[in-house]
Amino acid sequence: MLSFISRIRKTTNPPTVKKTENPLRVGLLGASRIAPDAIIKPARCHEDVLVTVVAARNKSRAEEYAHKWSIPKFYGGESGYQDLLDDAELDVVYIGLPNALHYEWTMKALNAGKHVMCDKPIADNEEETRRMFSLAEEKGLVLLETWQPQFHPAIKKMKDIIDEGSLGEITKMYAHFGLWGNVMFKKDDIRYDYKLGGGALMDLGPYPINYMRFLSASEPTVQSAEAICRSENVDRRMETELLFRDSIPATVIVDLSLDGWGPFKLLPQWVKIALRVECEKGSVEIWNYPLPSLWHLITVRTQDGRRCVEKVYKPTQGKGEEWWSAYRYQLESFVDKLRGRSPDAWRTAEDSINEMRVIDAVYSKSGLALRPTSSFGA
Ligand SMILES: NC(=O)C1=CN([C@@H]2O[C@H](COP(=O)(O)OP(=O)(O)OC[C@H]3O[C@@H](n4cnc5c(N)ncnc54)[C@H](OP(=O)(O)O)[C@@H]3O)[C@@H](O)[C@H]2O)C=CC1
Ligand SMILES: O=C1OC[C@@H](O)[C@H](O)[C@H]1O
Repeated sequence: MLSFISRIRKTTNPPTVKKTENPLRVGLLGASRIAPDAIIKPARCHEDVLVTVVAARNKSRAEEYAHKWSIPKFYGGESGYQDLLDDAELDVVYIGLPNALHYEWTMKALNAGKHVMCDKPIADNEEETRRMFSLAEEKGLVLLETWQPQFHPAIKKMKDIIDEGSLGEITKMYAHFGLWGNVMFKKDDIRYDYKLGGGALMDLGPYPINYMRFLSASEPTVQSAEAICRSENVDRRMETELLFRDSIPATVIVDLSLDGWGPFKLLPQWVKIALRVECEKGSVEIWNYPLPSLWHLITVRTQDGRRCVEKVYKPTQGKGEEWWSAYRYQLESFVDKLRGRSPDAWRTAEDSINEMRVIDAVYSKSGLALRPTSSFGA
């Protein structure tokens, strides 16, 4: 228990390390809720990265955020985001904006000659995603969709267990990601706004869909999709049946606001964060697949009734520490890529494009509109 607490404390509050002579300078677009976990804290404990500037639409909010997170410079007001892109000192821009703004600000950042880390889902739809990667390639810049579980050793462990072969071929997959959105998010949260790229599938869907695509090394077709909407075209819950390799059925349920249960449905359900892969001779299940670096359990069951539980916070090969968050692993790979080293894990353009293709297809199948393509050109 004590080692668990000390690991979590270091994961969520990592040490500040001495920097190299010329570290990569990162700027944040938006004083977002996710940036502290996704980039500010990981940068603290990476010797080759410094977060030097933040931009927010409101200048005093930018100043407050910069002060809170010890960021030396800030831009604010109407031109704040563009001022950040024009900052000649910056090498990298981290984009933690609403999904519908990812396209516009990634395109502008790439046009300004900056490498980009853009949070998941990378865009509103496949078409935007293709354009973003094509510009990155044209400019010779690195664009990464920051979907952090891809970089954590737990997902690699699951893949190794499946690929090793003793469980046989995958026969079925199941994943549920359900949250208490009513207490976690305000009524006007970006997740509930169609024009901002909201919806449960947009927000939570990348987790189960990317795991399944990665673990099965294949792309699915969408068999059925049923949405429960919060407002027009904004899914609060989406349940979809996918088919991988023409033969592996998979159920994905994402829910921003789990129903209660018991008398008058007043009791909260426990959050849903399990993903299961069934194989010919057993199964592998991971509990807490969205945030494996906080705590996870990988349970392997075999036909003969044996059960084995694994936890992997540090890889046996490659870089990492027990206390590294998935975001910290992600930053390590991003820096390796920029510095011309070979990263331990990577998320390719093709990966991001294919993910968005699945999300588009699920929306179409459910009868909801695709998230709108940005009116910003190129
Ligand atoms: N990888 C992960 O683990 C996670 C990823 N995410 C992703 O990160 C992104 C941001 O999520 P989150 O941090 O929760 O979002 P926030 O609610 O914190 O919003 C992010 C920023 O969006 C900016 N913004 C710009 N235009 C608008 C607008 N019209 N309405 C509202 N906000 C606007 C605000 O910037 P300003 O400060 O300039 O006002 C705000 O700081 C999303 O893409 C989400 O999917 C979110 C959570 C976890
Ligand atoms: O990416 C995410 O992961 C955690 C969730 O709480 C959040 O809504 C989502 O944006």
